[in-house]
Amino acid sequence: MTDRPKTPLLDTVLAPSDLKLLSDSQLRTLADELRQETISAVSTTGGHLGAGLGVVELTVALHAVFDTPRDRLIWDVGHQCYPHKILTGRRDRIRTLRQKDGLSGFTKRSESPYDPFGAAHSSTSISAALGFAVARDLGGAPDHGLGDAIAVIGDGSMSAGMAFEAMNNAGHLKKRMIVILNDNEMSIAPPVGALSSYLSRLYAGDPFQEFKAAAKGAVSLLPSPFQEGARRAKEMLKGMTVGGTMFEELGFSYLGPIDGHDMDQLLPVLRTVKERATGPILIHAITKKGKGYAPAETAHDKGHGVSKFDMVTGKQKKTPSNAPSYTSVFAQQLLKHAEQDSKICAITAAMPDGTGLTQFNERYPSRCFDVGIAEQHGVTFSAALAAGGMKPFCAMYSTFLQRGYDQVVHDVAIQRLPVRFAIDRAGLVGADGATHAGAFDVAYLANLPGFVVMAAADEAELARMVATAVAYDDGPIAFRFPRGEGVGCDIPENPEPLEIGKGRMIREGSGVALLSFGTRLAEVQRAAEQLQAKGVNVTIADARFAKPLDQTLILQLAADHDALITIEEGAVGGFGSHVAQLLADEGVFDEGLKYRSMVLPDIFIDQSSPDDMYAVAGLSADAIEAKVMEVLGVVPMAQAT
Ligand SMILES: Cc1ncc(C[n+]2csc(CCOP(=O)(O)OP(=O)(O)O)c2C)c(N)n1
Ligand SMILES: CC(=O)[C@@H](O)[C@H](O)COP(=O)(O)O
Ligand SMILES: [Mg+2]
Repeated sequence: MTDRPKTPLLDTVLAPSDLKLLSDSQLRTLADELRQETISAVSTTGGHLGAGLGVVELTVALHAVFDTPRDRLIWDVGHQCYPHKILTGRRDRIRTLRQKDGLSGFTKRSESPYDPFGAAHSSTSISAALGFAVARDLGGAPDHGLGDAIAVIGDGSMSAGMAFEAMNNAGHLKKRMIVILNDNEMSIAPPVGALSSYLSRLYAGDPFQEFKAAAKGAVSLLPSPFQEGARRAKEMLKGMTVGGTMFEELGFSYLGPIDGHDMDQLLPVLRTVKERATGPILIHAITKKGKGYAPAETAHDKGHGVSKFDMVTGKQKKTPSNAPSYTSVFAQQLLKHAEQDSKICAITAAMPDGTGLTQFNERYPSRCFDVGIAEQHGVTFSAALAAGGMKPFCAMYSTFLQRGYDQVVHDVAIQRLPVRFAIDRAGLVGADGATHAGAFDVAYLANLPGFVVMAAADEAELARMVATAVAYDDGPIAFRFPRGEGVGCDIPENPEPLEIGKGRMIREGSGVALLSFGTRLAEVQRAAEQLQAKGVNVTIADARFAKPLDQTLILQLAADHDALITIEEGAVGGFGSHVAQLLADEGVFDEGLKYRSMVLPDIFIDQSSPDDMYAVAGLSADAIEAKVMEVLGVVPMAQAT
């Protein structure tokens, strides 16, 4: 049990309106306490630590100056919102973060009126703020009030196309709205790209003391070389226009850069903006990810995502494992192939660690591309790499690939280009909850003509699927695998490519055939053992391919059994739907086959452990066993009595 920090001032804050009663110096103290409370809470839950620590002062200042929830405060991604949750009436539940029935790790409309717009995927906040600003000016729903719209967006998230689409529109509409660019020179990994270099140039030198003096009205106290700069900063605060930055070219007033940890700058700047802003304004705040907690500040990822940890040492409590993660199996296999094949290249959209490509980047920097938070661009870029004769492995989380869907259709599938999609975090992911569930990729890929879609049942199968993707050059191919560890099976030294569209039999039984697609296979096998103990001997097959289907295998299973049940870690419209279509087309249903398709239910499942989420989804071994019994017409004991 971690000792809770002493937080006398924070204890008096029940709602952001209480901040209005505090002096500026008390607000500074409050920020210190809020930081300690955030560290303490995350030490017991794990989660996104560094981003929240970097916006503690900003959070206090925004709630102190603006009138939330009437003023709409929109956190981009939402992974930095824990201090905001603590200040907005959720402190009593903050140690339930990211757990079953607990607080979400992101902003969520259903959780609080202080979360006007939910998030978890990046770069949506400026569009949302603009929407609120326009709704306000058009009269909107009565509960929209007449408040301000404020987006807080990180430098990493600012690199995405969506942010620029929104700024382009906002600069044109000229509505009063506030964007705070929280620039900590970090994404999850160090940010890459020209925008990042541009932002750094905006604060080359040491502008902070000039701004600070201007904010305090103490320009004359500065050494003379700095007085001119400070006068400019003062003008900025007064008139809110200076020329020259890209943001101004897009129609925003630009204020900054300011030190985002210095209340003496934050408070006067925000107060001035609140009083005087007319059109769109961007405040450039420089912050430190992980600020105020040494283990986070010094970590390579600045404490972006952590497990539970010891508050004193910062040492994280990781559960030991005997099996490698699917991500590491993918990464190792790809590296091995890349040694032999110089055409192989790898693409990540700001997730080099998460997708396992860090080592690939170290070994083959000229063939590895971190495109920033730019999934759309990443997909089209991969398409052209393929058209140009390379073998691109576009490694993305299932949930983030959603953002590049038109590019998958228009640039990859229609042109039948051999992009290899390595789809990580397939299925339910646990603590990140519904926003990060990899639920839809099978449905949205397998309906595209010419796509090959595979799901690995274990890590050896994943290794074979990487080999298959390397060898396959006839069009787009995707393989999906989940977050977390494999089953601990042996991985062959030289995994053989699979025959396209060929599944495999796992166990021969009779009566009912279970046809699994992906890593539910382990649960299917568990269910089969439970059934065996009850005298029911089912058949199991691993489909491997949702497209092209192994028609021979499926029709044989249908012919040899009274019932066929498909199981997958995806939403309706995926593997099971394709099997149903085949069976219908072949007239198999007319012959009386009992068919069931076990898919994710038609709900968004909130965060919990993956096992628990799959139980909620009705995809556990017990649920599979129950489905078999239902198909066989065996009434469970409890119901029979
Ligand atoms: C569309 C999308 N792609 C990728 C991610 C994964 N992701 C979450 S936070 C993050 C980094 C964001 O960097 P920044 O906006 O600078 O915030 P910071 O963490 O530095 O505070 C990334 C890449 C995401 N949430 N959404
Ligand atoms: C906020 C966000 O989108 C990422 O930080 C995500 O939480 C990472 O997930 P993994 O832990 O599965 O890499
Ligand atoms: Mg950042």
